[in-house]
Amino acid sequence: MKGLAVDNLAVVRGGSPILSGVCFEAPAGAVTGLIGPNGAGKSTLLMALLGLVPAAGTARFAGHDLGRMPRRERARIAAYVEQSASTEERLTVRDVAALGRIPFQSAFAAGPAPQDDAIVADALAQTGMTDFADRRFDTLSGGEQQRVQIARALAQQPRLLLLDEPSSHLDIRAQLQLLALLRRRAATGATIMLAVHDLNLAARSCDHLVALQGGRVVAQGPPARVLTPALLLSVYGVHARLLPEGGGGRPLIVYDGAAEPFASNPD
Ligand SMILES: Nc1ncnc2c1ncn2[C@@H]1O[C@H](COP(=O)(O)OP(=O)(O)OP(=O)(O)O)[C@@H](O)[C@H]1O
Repeated sequence: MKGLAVDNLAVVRGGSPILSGVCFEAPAGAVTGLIGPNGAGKSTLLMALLGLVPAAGTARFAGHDLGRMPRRERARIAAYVEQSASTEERLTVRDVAALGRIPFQSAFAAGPAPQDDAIVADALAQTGMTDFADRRFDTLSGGEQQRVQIARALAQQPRLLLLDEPSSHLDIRAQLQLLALLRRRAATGATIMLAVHDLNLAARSCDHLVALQGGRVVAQGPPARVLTPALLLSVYGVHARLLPEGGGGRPLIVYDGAAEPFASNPD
């Protein structure tokens, strides 16, 4: 099954090239991890895929050029979880999750369709947020807010789900639960792509990795092929060993240290 196909994507911001010649595929029915050091261009890439920043090149999904689709139409097939989304208004958790149903609601309808309530309830249940449904969103902890934003994206029932470091505020159990949830979504045929810093989490949970460095794709493929000591040194500037303990042919990384002190950034 075809998923997301990105061809020659390029972004310039503030007069500087941020992404150049980015080409990769994220297969349908799989979880693809987007990895790379701070500033490599992961967030910019996820936004560029959806036309949220001006970009050259194409990102094709389900017969559409995503960046050139009307926003509402695109939101019916693709959902995006931002790195740190905040809502200004005093919405409840249920209200925030229900924002995911807006692309499907008619401008002439009096309110949400009956099935929307069930879809939102299911999204909250899947992220373990049912008991928080009536709480105000802005009273939640960082990890709880992150789970609600994931619930909002799930409520869109997207065929393409893009997430920017969705586990950055989650405790280890919630991280593993989230990756298991994403794997279940992928098993239904969805295309999932997430930016992720924890390379062992990526190795364990992703089927496919795309590695960015300085705005360019430097490696892509299964975790065992991408996560090599040579790549970890050249891309991240760290000395590391790969152990077979990850299970199922997936590597487990042991870090031996940074090649340079903080002052020198390898990227
Ligand atoms: N509006 C902008 N103007 C100029 N430079 C920008 C702009 N937005 C982002 N950048 C630069 O683009 C580069 C890529 O940023 P981006 O946020 O995509 O990286 P990232 O890989 O997501 O990083 P991190 O892991 O730290 O979240 C960085 O060097 C950043 O400073």
